[in-house]
Amino acid sequence: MAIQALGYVGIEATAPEDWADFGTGLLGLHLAERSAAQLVFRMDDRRQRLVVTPGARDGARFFGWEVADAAALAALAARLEGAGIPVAHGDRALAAQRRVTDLVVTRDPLGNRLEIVHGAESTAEPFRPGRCISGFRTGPLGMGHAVLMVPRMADVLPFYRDLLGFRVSDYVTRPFHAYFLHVNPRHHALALIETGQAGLHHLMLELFNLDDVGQGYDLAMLDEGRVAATLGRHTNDFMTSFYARAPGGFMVEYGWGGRQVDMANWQPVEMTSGPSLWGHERRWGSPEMRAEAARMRLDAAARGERAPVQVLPGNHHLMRGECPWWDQARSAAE
Ligand SMILES: Cc1ccc(O)c(O)c1CC[C@@H]1C(=O)CC[C@]2(C)C(=O)CC[C@@H]12
Ligand SMILES: [Fe+2]
Repeated sequence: MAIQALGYVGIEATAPEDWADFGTGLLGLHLAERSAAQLVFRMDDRRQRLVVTPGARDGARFFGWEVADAAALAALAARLEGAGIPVAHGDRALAAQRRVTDLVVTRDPLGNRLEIVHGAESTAEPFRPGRCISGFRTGPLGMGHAVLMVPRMADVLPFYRDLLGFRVSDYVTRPFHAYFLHVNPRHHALALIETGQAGLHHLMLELFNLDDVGQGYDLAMLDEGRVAATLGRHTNDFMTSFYARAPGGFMVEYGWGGRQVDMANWQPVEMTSGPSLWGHERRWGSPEMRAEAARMRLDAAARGERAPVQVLPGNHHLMRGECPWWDQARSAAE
C-alpha cells in the first residue's frame, strides 16, 4: 500500500517555451517531446519525469506518487475513501498520457492534485542530457523532492503523514514550521513549509556528481537574478545545492550528495540548527545581509556566546560555537 517514490511532476507554465532552455541548458534534462500541448522531460530511463503544459498560471499541476503494484494502489485508494477523501479512478487515456499502467487521482487538503500510480513506463532509448552532466540520482530514491508551502501545517501534515504514510525525517519549529518526510531512503521526498501561502516552493533534483552542480552554478551565475540562493549545504540531508529561479516563479534546487536514512530505525528529530552548514544565502553581497550578520555577532557577544568569527546570518549554530552536524556529515561521507 505504501507510497515508494515521487515518480513525476506536472507543471503549468504561462511561458512554457522558457522551460525548454532552462530545463535542458541549465538543468541538463532531456527534452523528449516538444509540442504545443506539452514539453516532456526525461531524467533517466523513464519515459517522462517532468511535464510542462501551457496554462493561465504558474505552478504545480500534479504530483505522481508511486506504489508497488495494482494491489497497493487499490489498498491506498480504499484507505483514502475510508477517510472520506474523494478518489477518482484514472481512465485508460489518462494512464496512457502519464505513461503508467494505472492510477487514481485525489487532492490533498490544499487542493494539490495527487496521482497515485503504479507501473511507470521505461524506455530503451538512451537518456540524452541537455548539457554535459553525469546524470540524475533517481531509481528507488525517486525523481527528487518537492517542497510545498502550506498556510497552516496542521491542515496538511496529517493527510500526508497519517493517511498516506509519509514518515517524518525531521522538523523545524523555529523560526518557522517545516516538516521533512520520506517514503524511501532519500531523506525527504516531500517537505511542508508553513509560509502562510499555498503552492510549490521548490523541486529538488539530485545529480550524481558535484561537478554537475558546480557547472550548473556557473551557468546560473551568467543570468542576472537566476540564483535564488547561493551554493550551500543543508544541515538535515547534507545536500550540497543551490536554488535556481525556474520560469514561473518557484525554484529548482540543484543538488548533490544527499544522505540516506535507515528507514527501519529512523526516529523523527527536531532540527535546532539553521537550515545550512554554510551558504544558501538569498541576499548575498547586500547591505541587509551584512547588517544582519554584524547584528547577530553583537547579539551573540552580548549573550556571552563564543562568536569566534563572522558567520552568515543563516548559520546561527556556528555563531553559538556549535558544530553539531559536522561529525555526522563527515561520517556519512566516509
Ligand atoms: C531547510 C531545508 C533542508 C533541506 C532542503 O532540501 C531544503 O530545501 C530546506 C529549505 C531551505 C530554505 C528554507 O528553509 C526557507 C527558504 C530558503 C531559505 C530559500 O529561499 C532557499 C533555501 C530555503
Ligand atoms: Fe529542498
